[in-house]
Amino acid sequence: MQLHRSRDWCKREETFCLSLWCTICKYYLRKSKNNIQMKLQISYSTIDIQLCCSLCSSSLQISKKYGPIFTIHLGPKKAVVLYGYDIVKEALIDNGEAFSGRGNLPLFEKVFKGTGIVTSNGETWRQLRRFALTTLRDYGMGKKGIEERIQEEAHFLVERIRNTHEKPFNPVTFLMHGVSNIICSVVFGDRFEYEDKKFLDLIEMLEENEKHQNSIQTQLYNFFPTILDYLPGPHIKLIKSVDKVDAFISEIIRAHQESFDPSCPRDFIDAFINKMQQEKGNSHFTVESLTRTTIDLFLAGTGTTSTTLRYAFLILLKHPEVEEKIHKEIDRVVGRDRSPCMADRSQMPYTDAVIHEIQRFIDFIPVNLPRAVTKDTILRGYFIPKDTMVFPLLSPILQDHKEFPNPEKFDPGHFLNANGTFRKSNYFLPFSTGKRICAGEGLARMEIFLFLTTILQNFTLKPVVDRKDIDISPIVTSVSNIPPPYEVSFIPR
Ligand code: HEM
Repeated sequence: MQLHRSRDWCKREETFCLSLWCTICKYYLRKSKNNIQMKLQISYSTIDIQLCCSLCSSSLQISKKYGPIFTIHLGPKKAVVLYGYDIVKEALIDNGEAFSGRGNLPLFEKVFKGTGIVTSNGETWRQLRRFALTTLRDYGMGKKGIEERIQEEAHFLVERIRNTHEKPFNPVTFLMHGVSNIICSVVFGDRFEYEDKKFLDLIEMLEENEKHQNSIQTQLYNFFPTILDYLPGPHIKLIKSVDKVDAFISEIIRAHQESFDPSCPRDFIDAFINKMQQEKGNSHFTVESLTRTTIDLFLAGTGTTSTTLRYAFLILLKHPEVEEKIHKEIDRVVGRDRSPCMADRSQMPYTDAVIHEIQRFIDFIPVNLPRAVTKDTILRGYFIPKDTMVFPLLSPILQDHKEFPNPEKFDPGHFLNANGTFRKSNYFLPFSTGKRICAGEGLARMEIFLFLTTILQNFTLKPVVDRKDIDISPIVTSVSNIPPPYEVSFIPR
């Protein structure tokens, strides 16, 4: 095919725009308090750090000037940004195969090492993703088995919360333990007791990671890895702590190999070992890819869902009227004598709308994970060379003001029809879309619904500060929006 090189993508670019990482901008903005551009002389290139805004809001300005597709520079690399629902759909769905590559940022490469599902490409990614989706389904994801497991874990969590005897606490650890135990059951075959020393160490590492992700050095690592590799700081701690997760998981895999019985696979790891043995010559199924895939599922499956739940409780603290309506719906549909189950969701349009609105409002992964084009591609007449990194932004879709009037406001009405029934929106894309759509979407949605409703069936949330002082605006880390730290008391109902 003749490529339209005349309308070259380079014409729609912002030179050395480093504004991709919202925190950098916010950090300097906080310091400067002015909408100015600051020139930083870093190594070989002069970089404009646009202080006026974060990626998503600066993208709004860039997209007004250049349209929904434009190029930015990440240090020495070029990347294409897709802004808005139509162009993201056109790329990720209509041209799904071409946009199914994963663009690898230096930090990602360091953390995920390219051989699991999240960061691999080509045949390795295809085979590992297909295997993981089928096996996770076989071991319960999307089936009754995992629903019961989540209900059971939610019950353990409720008992643990009850034991706080209404004292306020930061729910971060409790929620991480609960959510992490679900992926542990599926992948390792068992949950951990909340007091288990190894488990506690592991979760502490994940909590630490969240703090390290938030550092300016970690953000800059994606632009200048070779320099930052030599400098101490939180970015090095983050990389080292993932090595510890690696050691923890490698030990579990070794134990599985020793006790492996092909006639009775217990979990995801056993199924993978089975596959390795059946297909000895298949280079995609190795001990290394097993370790990396397990780490991917563990990391991708813990922080994401537990942070969403933590954010949910903060939003409900700010909006007691919403919590009250959920309580009423739980009482009407579920009552107090049994646990909520997935079949209840269709009878609970208000709760369903609140959960959708929470995910829309928090906009957890605003810039999405980077994609890459797997071949020379033309989109809207613009040429994108093979392997170019692409950011199909999620934020402009979740914050689209036509689809969601007043998108900056938390309003469950965004997902409700006038008659109170649930309103479905194609713009609800917190898990992205297309061939690399989140592999854990079904599991995450089940966890969020069951943990949230089970906890609210049993407790009313009580803030420790005046509700008007509760700030629900996010802290922006290198990849995600997280809630500011807070404490809450759970009052038994
Ligand atoms: C609220 C919870 C979650 C959110 C918001 C979320 C969001 C995302 C997003 C935006 C992506 C990038 C998709 C793309 O490249 O277009 C992704 C990828 C991924 N997620 Fe999730 N996720 C969540 C929970 C989970 C869970 C529970 C698991 C584990 C079972 C999981 C496993 C993965 C994996 C393996 C990928 C990589 C997929 C690939 O590259 O093919 N996620 N997720």
